[in-house]
Amino acid sequence: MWWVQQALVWLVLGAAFTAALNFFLMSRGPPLATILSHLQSPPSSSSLEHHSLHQQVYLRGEVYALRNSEYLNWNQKNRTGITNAIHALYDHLPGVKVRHRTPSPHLHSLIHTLRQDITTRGVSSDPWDLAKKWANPRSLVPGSAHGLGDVLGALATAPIISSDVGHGGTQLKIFLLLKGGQRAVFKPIRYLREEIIEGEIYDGADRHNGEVAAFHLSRLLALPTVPLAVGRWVSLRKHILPVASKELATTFFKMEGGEVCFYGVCYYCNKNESVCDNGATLEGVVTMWLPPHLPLTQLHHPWARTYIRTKLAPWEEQPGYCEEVRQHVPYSWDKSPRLLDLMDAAVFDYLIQNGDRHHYSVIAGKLESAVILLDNGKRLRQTTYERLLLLTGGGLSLAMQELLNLDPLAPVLTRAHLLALDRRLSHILAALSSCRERLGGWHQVLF
Ligand SMILES: Nc1ncnc2c1ncn2[C@@H]1O[C@H](COP(=O)(O)OP(=O)(O)OP(=O)(O)O)[C@@H](O)[C@H]1O
Ligand SMILES: [Mn+2]
Repeated sequence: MWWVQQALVWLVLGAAFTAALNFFLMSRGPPLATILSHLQSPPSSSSLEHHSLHQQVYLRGEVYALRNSEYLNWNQKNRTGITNAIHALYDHLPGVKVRHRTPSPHLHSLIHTLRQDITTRGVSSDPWDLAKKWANPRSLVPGSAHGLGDVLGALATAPIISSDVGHGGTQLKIFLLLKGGQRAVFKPIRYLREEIIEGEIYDGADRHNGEVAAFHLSRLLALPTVPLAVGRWVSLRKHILPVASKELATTFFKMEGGEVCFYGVCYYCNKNESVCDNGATLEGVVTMWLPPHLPLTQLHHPWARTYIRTKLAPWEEQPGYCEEVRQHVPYSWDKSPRLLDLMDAAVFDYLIQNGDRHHYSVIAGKLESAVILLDNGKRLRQTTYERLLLLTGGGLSLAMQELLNLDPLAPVLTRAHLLALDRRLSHILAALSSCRERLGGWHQVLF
């Protein structure tokens, strides 16, 4: 079937992306010179002109060819499932960079529309109800989201009625009930914007600003399955503690300097990992909870990493892995969008460098459900590809900056992170370009 064939192509591509994610943090970054000598296509000089911070972000960004050869040394095993795809990507990278040098003439109208949804206020007198009506198993926010400003504004300012420990997941978070009955989750700041976490891709706590950036990126990519997220300062002493459940309240304590701290209840929660305010407020992200008519369930991701350095995942070893996967529901279901949704998610995850999607979330009981992109502190369709093209030539970083400037926590991302988005985009396009060459035309690659 034609769609299966095309979905297959995307799976191969997705495997390459996932593999890339798996690799680049399997070891500490080697010296820049070593990396450059391994790359068939050195990064543009402009991306190396920035100071060392930029270089570090670069090193952790997308240097997966080198990781591939290191992997062979560690494991004495070839990643036969994806090695060719990685090499082909690098062959196509220089051409892609030349082809997509300047931003699209349509970029500004897209930015304008997306910004206007946020800056226009007073559209809805019941923002919670508006957001609830928007949400369905395939989309949480419509492409034209008139009233989004009211919803984000409400998330950022609505009085907190009660607070409780967060359940689910392993990280520190607070459940909030906001005035008007809306549920939300608060994840506090854990790192400064510039801070770089050493180690594996899944090391370190979630980054609150990542959740804000992921929400805006999802709108830019027209992948509207990221829950609404907005930056917010809260007063632990005035707004969280007085309305806290007993379980949460017992994890609060005061420092000698007067700062209020808490450590919550979760797998990684303990007093040594406390978060403290600055004496008055604490920065964080408020993420809107999905409405009750969209209960989530988690599925194992067929292209998950192994999390064991010396153990290869099946997609790394078997070139025919995707054929195997699509024998099974939900990947086999005729006209199921799930494979394509996973491809879109792979592009999204590669852009935000989330290498930790070992499971993915969907709406329970809905085979047609989109992949709900939760937990973003760390597809491909013709339409997604076109959207990527619209964001080339520096357009992605520009658009993200324009949108993130509207958040209370602006600047949400550093310049280095913004530039990294542009670089990763060209790598995605190079991977697509190599698929087109291998398969003999775009009609074999895009769905
Ligand atoms: N906005 C949301 N709406 C509904 N359910 C949610 C939402 N955010 C999270 N959840 C549920 O809570 C679970 C944990 O959330 P999340 O993944 O953000 O936590 P985490 O502690 O960062 O997890 P991890 O340990 O994987 O990093 C999710 O798997 C999902 O079931
Ligand atoms: Mn997480």
